[in-house]
Amino acid sequence: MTTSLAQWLAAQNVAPELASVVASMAAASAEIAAVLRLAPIAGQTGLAGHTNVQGEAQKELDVVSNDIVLKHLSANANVSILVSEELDEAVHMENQGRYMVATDPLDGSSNLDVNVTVGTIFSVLGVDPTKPDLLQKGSAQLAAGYAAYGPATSLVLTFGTGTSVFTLDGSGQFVLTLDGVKVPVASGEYAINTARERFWDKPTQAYVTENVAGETGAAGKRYNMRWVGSMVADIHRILMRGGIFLYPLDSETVSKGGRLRLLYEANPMALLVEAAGGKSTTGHERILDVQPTGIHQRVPVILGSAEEVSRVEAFYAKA
Ligand SMILES: O=P(O)(O)OC[C@H]1O[C@](O)(COP(=O)(O)O)[C@@H](O)[C@@H]1O
Ligand SMILES: [Mg+2]
Ligand SMILES: [Mg+2]
Repeated sequence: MTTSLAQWLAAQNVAPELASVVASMAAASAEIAAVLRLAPIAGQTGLAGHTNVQGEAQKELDVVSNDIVLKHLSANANVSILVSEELDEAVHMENQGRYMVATDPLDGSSNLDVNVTVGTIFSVLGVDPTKPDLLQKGSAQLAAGYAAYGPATSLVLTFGTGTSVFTLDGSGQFVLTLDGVKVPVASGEYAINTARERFWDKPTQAYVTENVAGETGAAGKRYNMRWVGSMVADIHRILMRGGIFLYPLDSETVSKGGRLRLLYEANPMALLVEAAGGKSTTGHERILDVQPTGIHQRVPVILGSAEEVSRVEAFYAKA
C-alpha cells in the first residue's frame, strides 16, 4: 500500500490551509522536475543574461523555476507573500492569505550544465496579510522542505516535528518513501569547499585539520570528505546517512555575513535537519534563533549530525 502526498498531508495535524501551501510547492517542484529533465534538449541550460539581487548571473532555468513557483503560489488563496532568491523585492500577491513562502527556486544551478543534482528549497511562515512580518526567525517556520532533482526526484518535508521523504512517480504524484528520518548522531563524513581554506576562520581550520589527521589526530577516527556544490544534494546525503555541512563565515564573505541565505536556504534546511534529530549553528548561535534583518540576508551555515556540530561548536567556544 502506497501513501500519496495528498493522503499524508490530510493525516497531518496541521491546518488544511497550511497543507495546501505545501501541496502547491510540491506541484511546482513536479513541474520544475519535468522542465529540468528535458532542458538539454530544449537548449535551456545557459545564462538568462541578467544578474539577481545578489549580483549572481541568473541561469535561464533559475528564472523559469522562479516563474513556476510564482504561478503555483499565486493560484493558492492562502498565500499572500513570496520571497525568492531570484526577486529583489518580496511579491505581495493579490490573495490575502495567511501564509508567506520564502524560496530558492533552483539551488545549485551552477551544476545544471553538468547534469548534477539541483533542487528547490522553501520555507513557510504565518503572516497577517494586512501587516506582514517578513523578517521572522527560523524557529517561527510552520513548514519547510526541498525537492532534490537527482536520479529520482525526492521531496523532503517537515512541519517542525519529524522529517519525511516522498518520491515523484511516473504519473507526476509524490509517494511517501521514508517517514521519520533520523540523522545519525555520529558520522565520519564532512562537506565543505576546501578550496576556501585560506579564508576560513580559526575554528573551521582547527576542525578540518583534526578531520584530515583522522585516526592519527585528536578526533581519533578517520573522516571522508564530500562536496557536491549543490546545498540540496549535500544536505540530502547528510539527512540520509549522516555527516556535517559547513559554509562558515570566511574572510571573503564576512562583509556580506556569509555565503548562504538565511530565509530560503539556511532556515528551511536547519528546520529539516533539527526535526530529524540533527543540529544547526552559525558557530555562535542556533541558525533558527537568528533574527533576520533583510530578506536576502546571508549567514554562516553549519548543520548535520549532532556529534559533529557539537565538535565544531566546541572549537567556536574555545576561540
Ligand atoms: O561555489 P561554492 O563556494 O562551492 O558554493 C556552493 C554553494 O552555493 C550554492 O550553489 C548557492 O545556491 P544557488 O545556486 O541557489 O545560488 C549552494 O547550493 C552550494 O552549497
Ligand atoms: Mg541556493
Ligand atoms: Mg538558487
